[in-house]
Amino acid sequence: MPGPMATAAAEACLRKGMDLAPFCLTGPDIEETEIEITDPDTKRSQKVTLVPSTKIGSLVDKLGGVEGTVAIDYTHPSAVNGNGEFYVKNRIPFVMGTTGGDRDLLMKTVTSPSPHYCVIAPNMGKQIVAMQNALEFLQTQFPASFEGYTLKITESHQKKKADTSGTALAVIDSIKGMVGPKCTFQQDEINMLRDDASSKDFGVPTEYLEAGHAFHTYTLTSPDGSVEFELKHNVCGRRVYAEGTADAVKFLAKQVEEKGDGGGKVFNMIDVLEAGAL
Ligand SMILES: NC(=O)C1=CN([C@@H]2O[C@H](COP(=O)(O)OP(=O)(O)OC[C@H]3O[C@@H](n4cnc5c(N)ncnc54)[C@H](OP(=O)(O)O)[C@@H]3O)[C@@H](O)[C@H]2O)C=CC1
Ligand SMILES: O=C(O)C1=N[C@H](C(=O)O)C[C@H](O)C1
Repeated sequence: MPGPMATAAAEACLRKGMDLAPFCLTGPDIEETEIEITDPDTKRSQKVTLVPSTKIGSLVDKLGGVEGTVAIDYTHPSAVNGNGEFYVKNRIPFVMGTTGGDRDLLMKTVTSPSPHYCVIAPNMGKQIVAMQNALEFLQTQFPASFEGYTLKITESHQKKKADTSGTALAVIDSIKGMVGPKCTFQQDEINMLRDDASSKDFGVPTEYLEAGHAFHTYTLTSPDGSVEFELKHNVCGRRVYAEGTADAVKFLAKQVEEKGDGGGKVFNMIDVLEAGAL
């Protein structure tokens, strides 16, 4: 906090009746200060003290233990792996919305030597998660049904975004399964738009150029060019992810409560959707 996504998630938690922990992490260069989070809908508000990420070790003592706490991580790709290790070491269940970092290492951290309670997903928006589930189904049921097709992807985000869209990377994995083993598409072929002029030309409304947007278009074209498929999901603002995040927190807290602190499990948002918790 007070990053835009972390703040939106905190507001959604207040809106859905949860309480915020009195301390949270902030970027390394910020002084320890108190801020107030207010949900614009319910006007429920709570004060939270920001602790710089350089003092992450002090957080558990400040919280007076971590029982009943679920961490929400919307930080920076460079913080993903260190934060993941911190939550595991301190037995804090967490919802990781932050994209980027070393994802294989993150999965190793949360699974070995034993699974840790967490939800990890590059996109928490219910409808996008449902779309991802449908694509998973297609690639499993009809592998290589788009054999020979060429894939093109353009994604546009606010220019402050540090990494390639984590959603696009996840969706590509499913689409590649539909194209089959001959698909040669590489991550560096994603057309990333991170400047206002290009984003505007791509259809992003002016007020969301800096304020936050996520426009994605995936195009599959047949070898002779006679058939074209286009998949598009365009989001303005961050509310859709914040709502899903708060639902994921509730889902995870319930898992911990029902199955006990001694266990652990790594979930994604499709698990949350399938459980009817979104
Ligand atoms: N899963 C999902 O549904 C979604 C995921 N995201 C992802 O969430 C992440 C955050 O998005 P957004 O809020 O837009 O990003 P911003 O970069 O705008 O904000 C990130 C915030 O995290 C702070 N920060 C940086 N490093 C650390 C650290 N080590 N520990 C704690 N806080 C830190 C920053 O502080 P400072 O500015 O001082 O450095 C800033 O306040 C991105 O990876 C984005 O891709 C976004 C939307 C939806
Ligand atoms: O940084 C963002 O804004 C977003 N990040 C996520 C991603 O990288 O996929 C989700 C969405 O695209 C918004």
